[in-house]
Amino acid sequence: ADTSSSSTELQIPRTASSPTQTLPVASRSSGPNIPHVKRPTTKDIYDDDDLTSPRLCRNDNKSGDTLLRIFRDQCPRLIDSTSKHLPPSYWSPWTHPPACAGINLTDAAKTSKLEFCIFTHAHYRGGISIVATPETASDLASIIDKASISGPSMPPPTDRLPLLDVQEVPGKGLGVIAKEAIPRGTVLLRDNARVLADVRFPQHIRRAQGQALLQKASGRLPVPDDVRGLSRSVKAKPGEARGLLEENVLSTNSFAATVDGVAYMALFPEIARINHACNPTALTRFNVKDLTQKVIAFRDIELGEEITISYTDFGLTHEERQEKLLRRWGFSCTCDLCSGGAEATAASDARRRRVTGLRNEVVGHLQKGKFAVAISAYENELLDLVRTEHLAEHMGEHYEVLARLHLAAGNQTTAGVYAQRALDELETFGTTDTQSAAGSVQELRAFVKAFKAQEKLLKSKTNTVREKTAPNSRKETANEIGRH
Ligand SMILES: C[S@@+](CC[C@H](N)C(=O)[O-])C[C@H]1O[C@@H](n2cnc3c(N)ncnc32)[C@H](O)[C@@H]1O
Repeated sequence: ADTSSSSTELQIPRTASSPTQTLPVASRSSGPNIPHVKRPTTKDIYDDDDLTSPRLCRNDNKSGDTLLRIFRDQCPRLIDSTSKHLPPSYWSPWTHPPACAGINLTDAAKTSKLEFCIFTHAHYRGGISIVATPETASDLASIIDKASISGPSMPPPTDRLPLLDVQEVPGKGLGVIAKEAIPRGTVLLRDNARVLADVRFPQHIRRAQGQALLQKASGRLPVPDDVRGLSRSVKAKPGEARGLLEENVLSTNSFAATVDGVAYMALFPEIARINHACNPTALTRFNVKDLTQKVIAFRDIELGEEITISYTDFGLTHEERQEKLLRRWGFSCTCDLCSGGAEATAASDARRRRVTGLRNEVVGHLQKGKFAVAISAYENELLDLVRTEHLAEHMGEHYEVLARLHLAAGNQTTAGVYAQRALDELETFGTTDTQSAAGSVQELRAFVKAFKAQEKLLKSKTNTVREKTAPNSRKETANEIGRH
């Protein structure tokens, strides 16, 4: 620990909670999964300085209010089953009339209709079909409008994978392989959501209706095979329900994505070729501003190595992972970690259990105010285990916690170094929309800026002191030289 004094100037301001409560939980992967719902802030949708952008347009055009209608250019209309006979300009920006299925909801006071419709934008970055309620589709239309104006269009598929090849991988079907050595932090691939389906729709409409909607969703895309081609059965079998193929594709290939607090299953056709590994080489990041997802290498990848991501939460034991992968995605994992033999699996599980124990120990030390002991356990054991077992997508959250701990212990210089490292990681890899410690980039930036300013001040003070003492020392030197 360093010995510089603590000052109130350099506080990381997010401490309604004490450092004990800011210990990180294992990062969640955004692999194919049913999402965890978290309501994002406005910032998740638009930049801070951009709050004038159209959003929260829900229900406005139902009211017939003149004032609200003036804003319709900015606020997309609420489009539902009643809109399909209206002229196409009414559905804009969607390129097809809505196709809907719904149920009546009755409570003591009234009966209302809950509808899910297909909204397709055939020209948006390779095309996108959305299964959503009219209200949430209105928010998505705003995002698409805005991204269409500002964002680049998608490059043709052949240019999208300059670093990667899709090949057969023994025991896993197709997989994605590195065509050259790729350094950590490289964006390997950016893909556009072709289907975005509200996770609530299967519970609220009949299965056959849902399948019909999904079939329409892929059929309306410029290249329906972007979705259908992901099916391992290739064609629907005779007698199979219409849309069963799309339903299967979605359930085994989609990713969790949250937009404006609504959880969706998102299908990215190219990213869907990436297999799972319990010790993966890459991670995914969904961008709520344009509905794209990128894949980032989180360690150096060798030529010929497979690009893998984790479909499960980090930190699970071998048995827990196998059980989850089989139940949720229907396969037994054959990744290197799972096929490394009983001894290697047991050693890995023991390290994972030790991490849970160590976390509790660290919290216990902090509760007793023993910062130095907590920091030592964290730095000397926990960090190594997290790295060895890949228990976090990247180390940003851990460095951030260490910055806070060192700050609380009065080690400002070390806190500054960890804050800078956390910032580097977070800026390279970002955070998932479900991460509890997310949203700290700005806070870290402010802290690092203040820390650097203080370091600079200290340096200039030290230089001034040196300069003041310099003439004497020069004299001494001159005298010394003169004596010889
Ligand atoms: C999202 S797809 C990945 C691409 C797929 N391999 C393909 O050919 O299109 C998920 C499917 O790939 C296979 N898979 C992915 N990771 C695997 C692994 N670690 N072990 C075995 N099979 C795996 C399983 O069949 C799984 O249902």
